[in-house]
Amino acid sequence: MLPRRPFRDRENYRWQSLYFRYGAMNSGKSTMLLQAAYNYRERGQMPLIVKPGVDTKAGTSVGSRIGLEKPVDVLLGAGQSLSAAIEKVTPLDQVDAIFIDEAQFLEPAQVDEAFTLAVTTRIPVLAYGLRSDFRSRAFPGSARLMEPGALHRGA
Ligand SMILES: Nc1ncnc2c1ncn2[C@@H]1O[C@H](COP(=O)(O)OP(=O)(O)O)[C@@H](O)[C@H]1O
Ligand SMILES: Cc1cn([C@H]2C[C@H](O)[C@@H](COP(=O)(O)O)O2)c(=O)[nH]c1=O
Repeated sequence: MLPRRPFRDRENYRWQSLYFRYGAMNSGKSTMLLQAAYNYRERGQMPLIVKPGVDTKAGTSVGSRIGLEKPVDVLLGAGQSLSAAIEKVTPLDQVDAIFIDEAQFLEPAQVDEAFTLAVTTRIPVLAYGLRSDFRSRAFPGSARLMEPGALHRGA
């Protein structure tokens, strides 16, 4: 039995999942993430923006090359638990969606946790990232994101 989420319209969502939007560098992933997070905020909902700390693009912000930039809420460290890192900044039951940029840098275990988090809390987790590196080899996090469980779509 899934834990009940006693706020807003979450009771109407029967399930949620981990979504992976992938695309090449410069294809607009960060822009799309910032647009989608803005749409949540505009409706009075609370999106949370997460980025693996190992990424260097835009420092502690999510940055789009067209100039949009927003500081992340959670900078996820190596080996860190996603839910523990989120709970440090805000209670999970206040969060309406979790956006993860540069998701290729997630560790496979963090991807698994993101999936479990989406299913058990019914908070949608939307991950944006590259599928493979400059040698056409899948990043370990992206490989895990492409395996059954997450729902994926090219950006
Ligand atoms: N909605 C959009 N429509 C058209 N072009 C876009 C859109 N969003 C982003 N772009 C283009 O995508 C490019 C890179 O955006 P960015 O978000 O930094 O990409 P990524 O995160 O995939 O590297 C920019 O050159 C920008 O012009
Ligand atoms: C191809 C490739 C990229 N990276 C790094 C460079 C940037 O910090 C991110 C990609 O950011 P974007 O938002 O998709 O532009 O990934 C890397 O470390 N290794 C690579 O092979």
